[in-house]
Amino acid sequence: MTPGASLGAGLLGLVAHDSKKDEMVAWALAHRQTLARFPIVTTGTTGGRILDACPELRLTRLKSGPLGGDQQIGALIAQGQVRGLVFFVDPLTAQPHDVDVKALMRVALVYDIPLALNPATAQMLIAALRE
Ligand SMILES: O=C(CO)COP(=O)(O)O
Repeated sequence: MTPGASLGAGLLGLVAHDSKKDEMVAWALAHRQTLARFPIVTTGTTGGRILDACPELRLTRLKSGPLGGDQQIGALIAQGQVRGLVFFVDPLTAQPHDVDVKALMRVALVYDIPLALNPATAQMLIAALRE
């Protein structure tokens, strides 16, 4: 994405830490029909994994999380372009970009974006989006 470019409104953000990427791919595969109804934005590696499994999705990959991708998604939230965020966080591994992870979660809270941090909550979020 070029700086300042708009991806439009109603984006669904999908992000997963490395140890959670298999779970994210499984979740995306299980809900690919619902996900296909929404424009999706992801961090770089997460998006690559999802696209390999579900190439039909309308998905924009931003930078990898440690290289600023979390911040890019946070900026989209601040601009009012994100309808929900599924962020499978690894609570057992230190992240070099922990401040970015915290900032992304914080901005999602500031703007009251539906935020699923684990598969159990993501199930509820996708059920709500299906309606
Ligand atoms: O690090 C991430 C979220 O904090 C995810 O980034 P990647 O999808 O590029 O691995």
